[in-house]
Amino acid sequence: MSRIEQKSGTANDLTSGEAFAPAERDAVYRAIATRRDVRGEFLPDPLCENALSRILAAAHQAPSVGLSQPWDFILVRDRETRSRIAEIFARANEEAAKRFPAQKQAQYRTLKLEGILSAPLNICVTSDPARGGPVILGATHMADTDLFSTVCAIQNLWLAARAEGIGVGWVSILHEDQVKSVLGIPDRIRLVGYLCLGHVRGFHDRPELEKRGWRRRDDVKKHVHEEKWNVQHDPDD
Ligand SMILES: Cc1cc2c(cc1C)N(C[C@H](O)[C@H](O)[C@H](O)COP(=O)(O)O)c1[nH]c(=O)[nH]c(=O)c1N2
Repeated sequence: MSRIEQKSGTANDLTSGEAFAPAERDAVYRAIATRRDVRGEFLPDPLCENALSRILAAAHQAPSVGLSQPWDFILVRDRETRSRIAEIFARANEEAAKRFPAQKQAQYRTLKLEGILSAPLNICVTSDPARGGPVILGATHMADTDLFSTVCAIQNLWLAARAEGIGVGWVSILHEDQVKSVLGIPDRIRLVGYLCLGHVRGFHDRPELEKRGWRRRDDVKKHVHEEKWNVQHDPDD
């Protein structure tokens, strides 16, 4: 093989560049459109271990800066451990409520924002900024790229779970240091996502926060701009 071929690969290294067949493409878009953040609809039934393996493999196929694969997935099944995390949530949630103005605060308190104990499985997703070595290709000028990579893994997990009929809820109303202490996570490792997973009674047909009048999903056009930043942001929104 010539030096140029080694660098660029040969045509027969490549898989097809054609679009998916319509039904396959529709399935991808369906997973994206019907994925929901699940909080109150979990069933207690344990997850199928094969499905869980597929979901974790999907997460692990995410893109990562310099192929650093900074993520780790801590499977938290033990009820006692989950109770300790639920207590951390309860304290943080009380603090969170107080940050909103009075009227919004009352509405905030009506929202269910976690399924830590009702879901049979929690997954704590961490990110190691040093995973790719002291200098990481692609991370030299943007410090948070390990976090971005780990979020890509979480999104893969979330979509794969939806395709498996498994709900995922992301809980971020937590003190990172307290969760790390419960799960034995070293200081230098970042907590990116604390996820609740389980089978569900059903998926909401649109974001629950929208259904409950907290906030609306924008039209995509509001977020797409030609050539230059052109954001028309309502200051009250
Ligand atoms: C980084 C991050 C952190 C959180 C969330 C999401 C993300 C991306 N979301 C879920 C969020 O509220 C939800 O995605 C939106 O309301 C949109 O709804 P669907 O995901 O489309 O159902 C979330 N939900 C919740 O009930 N408690 C939480 O602490 C969080 N935290």
